[in-house]
Amino acid sequence: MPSFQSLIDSCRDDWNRYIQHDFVQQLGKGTLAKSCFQHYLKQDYLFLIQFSRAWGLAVYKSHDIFEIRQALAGLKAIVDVELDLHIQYCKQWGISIQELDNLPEAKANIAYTRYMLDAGQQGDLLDLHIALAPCLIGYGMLANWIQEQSWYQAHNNPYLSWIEMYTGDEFHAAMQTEINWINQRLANIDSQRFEQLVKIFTNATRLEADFWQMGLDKSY
Ligand SMILES: Cc1ncc(C[n+]2csc(CCO)c2C)c(N)n1
Repeated sequence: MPSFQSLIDSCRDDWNRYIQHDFVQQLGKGTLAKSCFQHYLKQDYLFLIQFSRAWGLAVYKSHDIFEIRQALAGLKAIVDVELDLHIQYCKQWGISIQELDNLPEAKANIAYTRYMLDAGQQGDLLDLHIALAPCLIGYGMLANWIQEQSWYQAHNNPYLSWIEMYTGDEFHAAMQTEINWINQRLANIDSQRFEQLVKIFTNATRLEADFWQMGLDKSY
């Protein structure tokens, strides 16, 4: 029976290129250049705005009131809580709201977010959740991976709070809810459908790796 883990196993190399990206390793070592992290944070503000549209699409793609409530909770979490937290966090890194609201969108950001939205528009709610999964679940996995490494540097690491946000209990509970949701839906599909989902999952994973690279290159 396919599971969320089978999706990862189907694109192991791409998954590792995302989870173990240089950007991630430099975060864990505390050696990442501040300007790269700032570039990443700024683009992530624009990413979160597009991500909230994806939850809006999930509301639209829902079949019943239970699915609508679940998608609406995702949308509200981003719009009412996470965007504000991100703005506060950016402030601590010297980035103002005025700057955030006047940013050009980097190509890697456009590619990833519009791909997610397109996968959801073409497909059904499961396709959309699979396109969002590297984002919703991958960050928790990569933060855990960082903490398991011998080179992990917690002491005096300027990125410690960022890492710990994604290893925290609250985030892991949300991540597990998403894994359970996906596993339930994957239990009822045939191998042809699974292969369609592998394509979406692999593409979204590759686009996540490109997002890290955009941070390292400070590219637009
Ligand atoms: C490029 C990029 N990918 C993934 C995340 C992580 N993330 C974004 S929204 C969300 C769920 C919370 O509603 C999570 C875990 C990010 N910030 N930026």
